[in-house]
Amino acid sequence: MDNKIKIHLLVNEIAGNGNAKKAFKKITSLLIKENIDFSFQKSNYAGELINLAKEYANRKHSDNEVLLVIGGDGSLNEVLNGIKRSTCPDTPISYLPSGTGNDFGRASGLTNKPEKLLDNLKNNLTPKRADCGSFKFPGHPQNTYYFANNFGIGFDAYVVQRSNKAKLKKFLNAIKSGKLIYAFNVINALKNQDTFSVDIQSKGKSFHYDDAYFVTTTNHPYFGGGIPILPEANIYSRKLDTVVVEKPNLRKFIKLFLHLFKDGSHINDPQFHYVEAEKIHVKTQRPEFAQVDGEVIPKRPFGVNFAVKHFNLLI
Ligand SMILES: Nc1ncnc2c1ncn2[C@@H]1O[C@H](COP(=O)(O)OP(=O)(O)OP(=O)(O)O)[C@@H](O)[C@H]1O
Repeated sequence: MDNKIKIHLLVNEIAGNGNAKKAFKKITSLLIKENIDFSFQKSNYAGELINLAKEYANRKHSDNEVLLVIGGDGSLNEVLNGIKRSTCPDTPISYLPSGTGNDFGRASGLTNKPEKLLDNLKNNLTPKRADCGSFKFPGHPQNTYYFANNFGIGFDAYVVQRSNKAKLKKFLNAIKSGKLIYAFNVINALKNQDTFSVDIQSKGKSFHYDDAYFVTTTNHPYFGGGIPILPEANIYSRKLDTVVVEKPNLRKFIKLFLHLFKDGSHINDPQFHYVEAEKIHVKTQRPEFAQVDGEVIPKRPFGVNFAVKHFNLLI
């Protein structure tokens, strides 16, 4: 199959503070060098990759054609949504993680090296059936949305919301310290994020928590750019996990964090809860921010029906 593949690149050049742009340059020069047929489309505005991916999947393709996404988790999310809403929702996705957080790349063990990715594609175009999350809002059952990583309400969404809008972000990105903004905002969230009540229904059981700090429904272990919130989760489990953490005090927060990075034993803490299932319903009463694959949904009370779905991933 060597040299016979054809690649269509979907690129978000602003992802990863310039990483995606560099990765695009690198891969196109390799493709030219190796005489591999390729075409590309760049994202001109937030959300455009949904349409570009949908249009790609709606067209007919031969088996040797590959759709390759270059960007971060947000870009992958857009492409996933475009593909799943197309007339050919099984169109395989190849992905070169080149964003800031890259949680899906981390969770799936994908390479971020263009040379390695090209070698993989030249040798094997058999996709793996990976999980993704889907969600619907009751009252709007006709609209289904998808996520590759997670849907979080509370603490993680607060951090993402603050980080995405902070003026400081531009400056810190410019001095290549973009991750510092997350550290600042974690401390900020600890001070300002209140607890809220959450109800979860799954597998015929109901759970109620009065003092949730965050509730995150996840497809794999990571959120927030590498925080292994649920080490046992994986993208081939055919299940989603909803994690609820009740508000710890600062001492407890630090202890939980240390356990989280040391051996994953934070999951045994009495303030840490999770349910694993194919379908999970999450309901909150108070307006809270949510984040889906790192993109913010404005504050509102949420009632969300989650279900595990699948997509074809080229590894
Ligand atoms: N031309 C564009 N101008 C402005 N924003 C864009 C453009 N194209 C895409 N976007 C938006 O860029 C945002 C960030 O992209 P992405 O999430 O891929 O990168 P990242 O945030 O650096 O990485 P990660 O999510 O892995 O941390 C997404 O919300 C996407 O909708």
